[in-house]
Amino acid sequence: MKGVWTTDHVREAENRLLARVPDGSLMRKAAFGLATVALRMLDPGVVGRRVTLLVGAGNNGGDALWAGAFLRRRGVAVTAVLLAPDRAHPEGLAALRKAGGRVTTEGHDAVRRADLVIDGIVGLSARGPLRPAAAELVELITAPVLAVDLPSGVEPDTGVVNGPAVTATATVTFGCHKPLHVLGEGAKRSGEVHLVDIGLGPELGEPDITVLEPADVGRLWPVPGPSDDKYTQGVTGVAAGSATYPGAAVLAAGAATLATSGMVRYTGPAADPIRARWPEVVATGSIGDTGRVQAWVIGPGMGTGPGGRDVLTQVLEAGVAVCADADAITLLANHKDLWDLREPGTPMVITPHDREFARLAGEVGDDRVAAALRAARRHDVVVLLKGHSTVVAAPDGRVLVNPARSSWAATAGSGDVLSGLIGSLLAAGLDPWLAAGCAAAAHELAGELAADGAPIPAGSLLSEVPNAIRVLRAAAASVSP
Ligand SMILES: NC(=O)C1=CN([C@@H]2O[C@H](COP(=O)(O)OP(=O)(O)OC[C@H]3O[C@@H](n4cnc5c(N)ncnc54)[C@H](OP(=O)(O)O)[C@@H]3O)[C@@H](O)[C@H]2O)[C@@H](O)CC1
Ligand SMILES: [K+]
Repeated sequence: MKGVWTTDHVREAENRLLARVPDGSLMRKAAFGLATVALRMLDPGVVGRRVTLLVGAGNNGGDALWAGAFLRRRGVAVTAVLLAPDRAHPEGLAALRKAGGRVTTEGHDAVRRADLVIDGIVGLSARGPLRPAAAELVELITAPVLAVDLPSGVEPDTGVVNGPAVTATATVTFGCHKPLHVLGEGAKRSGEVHLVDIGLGPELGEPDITVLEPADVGRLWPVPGPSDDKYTQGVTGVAAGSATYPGAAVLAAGAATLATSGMVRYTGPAADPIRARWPEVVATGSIGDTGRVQAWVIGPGMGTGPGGRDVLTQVLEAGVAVCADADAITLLANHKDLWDLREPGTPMVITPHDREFARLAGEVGDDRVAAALRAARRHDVVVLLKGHSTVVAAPDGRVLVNPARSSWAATAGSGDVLSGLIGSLLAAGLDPWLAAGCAAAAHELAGELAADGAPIPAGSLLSEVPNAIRVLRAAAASVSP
């Protein structure tokens, strides 16, 4: 698992570390790591290549200046463009000058002619988008960009971009990952993120955000053992679909069928198409006839009328784990009394997109992590907030982010597949926060595998679920044979 820490916590940890290490040593360590990645990006042949440093008013610029000094010693032609000449980091500036670097306040030519631009405009103290002078220079960049700690102009704790900002080819960050590296636009703008160890580890407490690695998901994914049968992996119930939207039920039930070797039961008006596509699903017309299940998936294509409300009532009263999606979320938003039907402590995951979230817990806003946590605490449920980066928040404060590598999964019916995956992991007994996180990871990977460079329907994503699980399990096997 990869940890991510907010800027407040990074700063606290840095202050503790700074108190017991020699002055300037952290910055030099950081800058050396930065220079190492820059050299790799310049390869082959670094002597005489042109690196332009964009240097802001603080320590982020200091990192860039020190890295420039290291690069200069390797024969790189380094020019520092000072955006705040009176406040440029004095020791870094002296080191660069001593190593023979050029320093200027007029950066247009240096930016245009660069083989690599290092963005040291602003780091952890960043607030808001790039200011005009920096934005004008960044507009001119055609070379690859290496960002120091973060691409300037991106909000460090939310990944939001509200104006001009750097788009990096790669980012070198120090001590730990920060929220923007895994969230939304920030994750896209960071490029490949390299982590440089500056000794911060022992000072960092519990991470604010967790990112599951493929190997974690593969290790957690339930597979049958020698003593398992169709019941021991859990029975998933699917209450979904309608005469208008039978496909949603077929997709959700299909996902539950493919995700684990547990049994799947279905109730609702789409029994015929489900039987035709998934003969292994036991399909019945009503909840009362369904038999015992360990977890319900409810909502996809179900409708928000009285019929849907009745089914949701019965599901919530059943006292088992629930994954509520789509119309079930709208019903919960429209009929607050439904929440009271839940037995306290029963695992529950809700999977809203932004509009569904707004009905339930107000506008999402810029801080998606804070929004998901707010809803999780308010309703005592695990909230999986859909988006380019999926955020999963638990009422106890745990937050997990699944940073998307692509957008292939953004297609009609894709959410139905996700809810089926979550339901089957809940039925298998996984912690609901992990169930949602593992499902999000497998879902995204299945989309990527299915797309292979071209748009896909949700049915193709669904067909790749077994391959995605294989890839994830192989990742787990490769780290712990
Ligand atoms: N601490 C450590 O141990 C280590 C720290 N390290 C490094 O330090 C970095 C943090 O440095 P930092 O705190 O000095 O501030 P930094 O991010 O450079 O900002 C400077 C000033 O910029 C301004 N500004 C704000 N927003 C802006 C915008 N949108 N566009 C333009 N300017 C903007 C604002 O000043 P203002 O102009 O508002 O007065 C702000 O005060 C961290 O990211 C890492 O790289 C590493 O060396 C490892 C060891
Ligand atoms: K930066």
